[in-house]
Amino acid sequence: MNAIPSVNLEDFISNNPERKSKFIQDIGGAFENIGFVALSGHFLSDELVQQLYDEIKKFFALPQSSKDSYEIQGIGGQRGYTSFGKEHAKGKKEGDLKEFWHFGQYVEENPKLAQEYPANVMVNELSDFNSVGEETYKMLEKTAKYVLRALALHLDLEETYFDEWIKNGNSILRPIHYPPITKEPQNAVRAAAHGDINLITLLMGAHGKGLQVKNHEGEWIDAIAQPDQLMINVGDMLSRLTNNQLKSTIHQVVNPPKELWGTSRYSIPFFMHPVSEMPLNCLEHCVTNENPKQFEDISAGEYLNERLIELGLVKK
Ligand SMILES: O=C(O)CCC(=O)C(=O)O
Ligand SMILES: [Fe+2]
Repeated sequence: MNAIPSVNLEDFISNNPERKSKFIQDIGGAFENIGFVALSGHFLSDELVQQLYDEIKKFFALPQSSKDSYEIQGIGGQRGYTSFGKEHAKGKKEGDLKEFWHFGQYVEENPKLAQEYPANVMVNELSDFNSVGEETYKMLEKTAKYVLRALALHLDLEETYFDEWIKNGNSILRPIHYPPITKEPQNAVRAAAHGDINLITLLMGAHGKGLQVKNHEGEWIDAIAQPDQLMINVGDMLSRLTNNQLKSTIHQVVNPPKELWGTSRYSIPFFMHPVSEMPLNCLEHCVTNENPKQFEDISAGEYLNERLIELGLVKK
């Protein structure tokens, strides 16, 4: 496969059974194959997207000392600011050429979880940054909930199978800034090849060149979305749960050609996580003679912690 298929979430939400089942078939097929899909008909308005870009550009343009004041020790970069070069892909020593911010869950009606998650960090310099981040988080979470409902049906589960696990889930909205490149990067890229940790990722900002996806032939193909589309991909948690029926595909963000070194890239992934108690044990009907069980039983919380250590964000 050399292109990323497109789907429209309005088909799933429509009360038209043919449109709904075609959506399920298309997204299920894409995720069993290339692991990526470009999705329109989501819940983000153009205005909200523009506001978020304006806010994050202003944030990353603040003096380094202001940004550093939002880098909180001891929480594995799970909220607030993570400085340039800190995160590296699994097995790689060079840090990625990026800095980023994390908005986390806005817990409702669950004091225990509100205690367990680190608090969101509030930016003082920008009056709209915090509220625009929160609104975007909620709209992406809502979009992801419907995508997971479609996948539940594709997997012959109850449509609402994931709902209880993602309510107040440990999801993260990560605006990323890849700054202009000023000198020849020694072996470092904007984002080295990796698979995402979580259930699914919804990515804003894949509209120019940069993001590449590895297909089954081992070739890197460009993943470019239309302005109204989010790029959505399967993460390792969903791949484990489905015994690799749904594919978490390796992807990367390459450095631009030298004439474009002077330009920043901004992208905004939303990593949809369940609550930590969700078991990621392979679903029974995904384990067959042809596809024997490939993964050990583990909970989402334990798995996340293992992976954050590999990324250099959490110390052992
Ligand atoms: O910047 C991008 O387009 C993708 C970033 C990404 O893959 C990630 O942060 O996991
Ligand atoms: Fe990724």
